[in-house]
Amino acid sequence: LNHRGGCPLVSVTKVQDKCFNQQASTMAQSIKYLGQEEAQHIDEELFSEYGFSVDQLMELAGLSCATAIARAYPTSSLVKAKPSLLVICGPGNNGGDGLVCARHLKLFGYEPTILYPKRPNKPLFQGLTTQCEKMDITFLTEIPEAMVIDKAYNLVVDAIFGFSFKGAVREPFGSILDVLKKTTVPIASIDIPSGWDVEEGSTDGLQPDMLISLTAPKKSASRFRGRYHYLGGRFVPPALEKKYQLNLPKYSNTDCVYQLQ
Ligand SMILES: NC(=O)C1=CN([C@@H]2O[C@H](COP(=O)(O)OP(=O)(O)OC[C@H]3O[C@@H](n4cnc5c(N)ncnc54)[C@H](OP(=O)(O)O)[C@@H]3O)[C@@H](O)[C@H]2O)[C@@H](O)CC1
Ligand SMILES: [K+]
Repeated sequence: LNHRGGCPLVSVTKVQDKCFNQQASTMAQSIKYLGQEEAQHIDEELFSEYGFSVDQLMELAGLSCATAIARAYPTSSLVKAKPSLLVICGPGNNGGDGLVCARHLKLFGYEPTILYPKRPNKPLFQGLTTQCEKMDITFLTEIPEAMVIDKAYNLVVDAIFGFSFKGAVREPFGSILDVLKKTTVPIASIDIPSGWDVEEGSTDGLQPDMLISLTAPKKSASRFRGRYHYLGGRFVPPALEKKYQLNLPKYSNTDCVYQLQ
């Protein structure tokens, strides 16, 4: 062992390599997992201090979700004849990310269908809905039965609730989540598996196959047991990253997503 009791002295280069790899893996592990309030503060600061608008960040967030989904589930790997996906959008910004994600997935060659049961009366969401309609994306009026979902779609994109979710799930989302719990088709959750406590997770909730954390993972992400965990939302200014000690991984080249798992 060297004088610090660290790496065994095999050769100088090997030791340096090993020490570097250990450091690199420690750094990769130390990405910060955010609490609910901290995630909300960062969000507010991006708008108030850094001058971003919601639609700007939502576009980047939704694009990164579509990119991550296309990487994990390329159209060539899908089991159904059509590259069909069901995107379920909630009443807040997580739902907005879902609408943007659906539009990009359509451009990437998928056939998304959207369920958007509670639509805010705001120009941003009305615009995103129109954009999807104009791209011939079908909107459902109610959640199909679990068996129908399993038969018709390759994947469900869960854009129901994000980091502002609190308390017991209210309708119509309780019934929607009950149906999703009965499906066997993979679920890709945007930012948080919907219905999970943002920090504590859930023992009897959704068990998504994929999680796309935006900006930085939230504390509940440590309970994620699915196959794919991606980070998206590559828009954090370095000063903000430093202030909150996010310790984000280095995105490669022009990538808008980073595979954490
Ligand atoms: N900076 C970033 O990282 C960026 C983040 N972005 C995205 O924004 C997301 C956060 O968005 P958000 O703040 O609008 O909240 P979100 O989680 O979508 O839900 C709020 C809605 O849910 C509802 N609701 C709550 N609890 C409920 C319950 N128990 N049962 C039923 N309903 C309930 C609540 O209803 P209300 O209480 O108003 O009745 C409200 O309408 C974040 O996760 C990420 O995806 C990007 O777009 C841009 C950059
Ligand atoms: K979600």
